[in-house]
Amino acid sequence: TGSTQPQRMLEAVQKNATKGDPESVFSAIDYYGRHKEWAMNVGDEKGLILDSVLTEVNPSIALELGTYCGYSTVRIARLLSPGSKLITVEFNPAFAAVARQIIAYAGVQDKVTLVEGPSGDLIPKMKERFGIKSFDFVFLDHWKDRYVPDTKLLEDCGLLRKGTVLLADNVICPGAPEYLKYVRNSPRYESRYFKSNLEYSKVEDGLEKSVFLG
Ligand SMILES: O=C(CSCCNC(=O)c1cc(-c2ccc(F)cc2)cc(O)c1O)c1ccc(O)c(O)c1
Ligand SMILES: [Mg+2]
Repeated sequence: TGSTQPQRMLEAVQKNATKGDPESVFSAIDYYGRHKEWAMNVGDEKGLILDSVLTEVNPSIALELGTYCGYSTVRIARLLSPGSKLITVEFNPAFAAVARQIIAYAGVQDKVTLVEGPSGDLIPKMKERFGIKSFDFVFLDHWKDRYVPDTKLLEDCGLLRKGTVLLADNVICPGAPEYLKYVRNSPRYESRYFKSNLEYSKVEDGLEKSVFLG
């Protein structure tokens, strides 16, 4: 009955997933996105790449730009070590409202801080608001034309340190050509492309992993 896609997704989670079981929550969303209604979650295929990069980094403090319904928020939070935190930024209040409920249903709310607002305004406030020195890991999955300005903002605000890993979704589809140029041509990043497919689709997409060199 939910009138918006996020609400219908939440219903699918409440109907098909087990409360407190993060894996069942993102699996229910994947089933919905693949068999009911395409949805812009990072998805199961690119999700495995996200899992492996995240496990390798094992961040104490992670940032996600673009929460949407919280699919990748739950995927990331479930892999965080005790005491580690994920801050996720969402511009759209309707998306944020559903994401909060999906994050709580998965039982990962103690690891996650969801902040509503434009990333460009929130990034400069991260240090003072959350007492952050720098991020260990950043997942970019918001407006594709915000990837470059927000990466530059993270640099300028001193929120990246030697070894911080940036992982960007959709660098092929819808595409973030300026971002690829930026991280691949900059001497301050070591970049690598992980070829995959657009969520629930045969169209090529991929993730770009870029290590900040300081
Ligand atoms: O959508 C937004 C911006 S945030 C989501 C960014 N993510 C994407 O746009 C995104 C898009 C695609 C994709 C879409 C169509 C295709 F044909 C192919 C691919 C895939 C992804 O994995 C993505 O992450 C927003 C809408 C309304 C608001 O009112 C607001 O505030 C925000
Ligand atoms: Mg995406």
